Amino acid sequence: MLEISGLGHSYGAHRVLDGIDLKVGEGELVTIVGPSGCGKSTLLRCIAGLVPPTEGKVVLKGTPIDGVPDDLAVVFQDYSRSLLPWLTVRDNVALPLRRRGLGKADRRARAVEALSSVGLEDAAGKYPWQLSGGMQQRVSIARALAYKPTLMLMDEPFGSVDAQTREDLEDLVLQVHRAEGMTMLLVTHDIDESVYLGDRVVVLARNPGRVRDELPVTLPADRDQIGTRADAEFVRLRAEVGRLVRGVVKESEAADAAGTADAPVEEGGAAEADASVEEPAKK
Ligand SMILES: Nc1ncnc2c1ncn2[C@@H]1O[C@H](COP(=O)(O)OP(=O)(O)OP(=O)(O)O)[C@@H](O)[C@H]1O
Repeated sequence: MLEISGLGHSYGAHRVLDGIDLKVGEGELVTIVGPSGCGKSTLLRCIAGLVPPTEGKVVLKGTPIDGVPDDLAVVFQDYSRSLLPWLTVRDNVALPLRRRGLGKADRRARAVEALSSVGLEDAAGKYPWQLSGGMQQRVSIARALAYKPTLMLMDEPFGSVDAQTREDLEDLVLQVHRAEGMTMLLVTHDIDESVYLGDRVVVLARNPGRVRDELPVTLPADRDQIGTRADAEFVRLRAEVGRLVRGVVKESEAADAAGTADAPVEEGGAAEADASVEEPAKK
């Protein structure tokens, strides 16, 4: 479905991504996690055709991406800038459907259906600024759903909402993913979230950004905020992802490098590790 090969990107002389190879299968929900500044958003923008990669290629359903593909929807962190304040919620959701060549009645019907799937059918006639932040992000998700994209990209979609709303939205994404079987790629800086949502977690390293490791998430598809997070497999995975994100070389790698079976070694020193994980939500 999505195949990224040898992808590299530089902003001028600043090398941000290097040699990224990644495949996403039909119906998969893949999460991408990594320290701040490792190039997660840049990678997503390259996939969305918003930023042309300096090297390598992105192929979606057999077609190389060289501009924004028709069949893609993106949910950004900053919902307040992605919804148009002068349009009602329903019209915000319906607007991109013009690209699908649908008539007005069909666009409205699809918008109402998508709003109802995110629990916002009663807000259809309101304006975005009359809704809470969490509700506005639901509208953004509904807009992506209504579009019925081949691939849904999400860039830190819950980075600007409170903790309770974040959990509700995470569950909404899981529910939609299961119900629609939609292929999704979600970028987050949150280690727990990457495991909770993912069928597979891709961990990026930085300077330059590259794939450090990929971990299959062997948790049952049915997840819930309390039970899943207490599951021993969840605890093991979050610790593993946490070690990778913090730049701690896995014991096996450390042993390989040192020729011994010593304790894990930190890459770049503790200062770098701390800075990368403690940094707040972003941008
Ligand atoms: N348009 C741009 N022009 C120049 N440099 C950029 C641009 N966008 C991002 N960068 C730089 O590229 C690097 C990677 O940024 P990016 O936003 O992709 O990382 P990230 O992993 O998403 O970071 P964070 O988690 O903090 O949002 C950073 O050093 C950033 O300053």
